[in-house]
Amino acid sequence: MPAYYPAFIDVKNRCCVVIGGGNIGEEKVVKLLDCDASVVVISPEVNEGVSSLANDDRIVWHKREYQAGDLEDAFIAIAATDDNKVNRAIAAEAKERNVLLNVVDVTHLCTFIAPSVAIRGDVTVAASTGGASPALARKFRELLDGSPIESSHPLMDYAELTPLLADVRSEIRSKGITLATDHWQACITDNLLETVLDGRYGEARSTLLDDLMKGVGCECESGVCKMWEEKKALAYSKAGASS
Ligand SMILES: C[C@@]1(CC(=O)O)c2cc3[nH]c(cc4nc(cc5[nH]c(cc(n2)[C@H]1CCC(=O)O)[C@@](C)(CC(=O)O)[C@@H]5CCC(=O)O)C(CC(=O)O)=C4CCC(=O)O)c(CCC(=O)O)c3CC(=O)O
Ligand SMILES: NC(=O)C1=CN([C@@H]2O[C@H](COP(=O)(O)OP(=O)(O)OC[C@H]3O[C@@H](n4cnc5c(N)ncnc54)[C@H](O)[C@@H]3O)[C@@H](O)[C@H]2O)C=CC1
Repeated sequence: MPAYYPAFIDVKNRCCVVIGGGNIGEEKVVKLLDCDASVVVISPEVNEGVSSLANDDRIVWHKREYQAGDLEDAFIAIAATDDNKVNRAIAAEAKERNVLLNVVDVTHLCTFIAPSVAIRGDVTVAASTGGASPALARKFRELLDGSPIESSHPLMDYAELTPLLADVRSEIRSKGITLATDHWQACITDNLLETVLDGRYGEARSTLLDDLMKGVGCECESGVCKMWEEKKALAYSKAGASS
């Protein structure tokens, strides 16, 4: 199994070619459109969803079979046909042209694989088992996001802190202040989250700024955060007491 390199790809306005326009092809097309990709579908037949996206000019549909050369302008490509011979030909062209390719459910032909994804606001949590168990990748999503048999995990609530943290980060940066990286971690607390979830944004903002400013002009050595070290020592002593 390859050691897959995890990455997020910016597909905005880039040509993404999807070969095969059945239900699985449609799922891939919709996810690409959600990321503002410029999508081309090549498929002799398509399902209703793909057909209506083509009618609305949201995608370009070439109503024919794949042919060599179709990946010429592709930034990335996804093969979702039901024909293995075609998938292999697409993989050969992708290799030749250095185009990143996902062949749905055919791991050895993929140069990138699809993770299972939980999204809340600006936070995306992507889970992959590297192909070992796609069912487990889905389990991670359902444990985070919820499903008919799983309630959603409170970890995803932390995503609600993004607007506040982005806002305060830009203020701190505009003042030319640099904080020890661990100091940020010491300041992103359950209490801060509760305040935000409670709708008290202003209070959360001033608490966060106050806490962050404790990391400026403090007596910590460069790159070290005393607040973090204290919290770490407390966590270790609690763990020690309970074992
Ligand atoms: C390598 C990879 C390549 C790729 O397709 O990108 C791949 C390969 C294969 N999948 C197979 C089967 C299943 N795939 C799923 C589900 C998902 N599969 C996805 C990704 C991936 N699947 C990539 C690796 C992901 C990773 O592990 O990191 C997800 C995460 C994302 C997505 O597809 O968008 C999506 C869940 C999305 C969600 O719900 O959140 C389920 C479960 C279900 O549908 O409930 C089953 C049945 C149970 C099982 O087998 O686990 C088979 C056997 C096919 C056969 O038997 O013929 C192969 C081929 C093989 O193993 O040889
Ligand atoms: N349907 C499902 O739940 C799942 C399907 N898969 C796999 O994903 C693939 C696609 O699945 P579906 O969308 O359900 O299949 P589908 O049969 O509905 O769609 C396949 C599409 O490929 C097109 N196609 C066939 N030959 C082609 C060629 N030479 N060039 C271009 N397009 C061509 C067909 O016209 C059709 O639109 C299959 O290999 C399937 O095994 C994987 C996971 C789940």
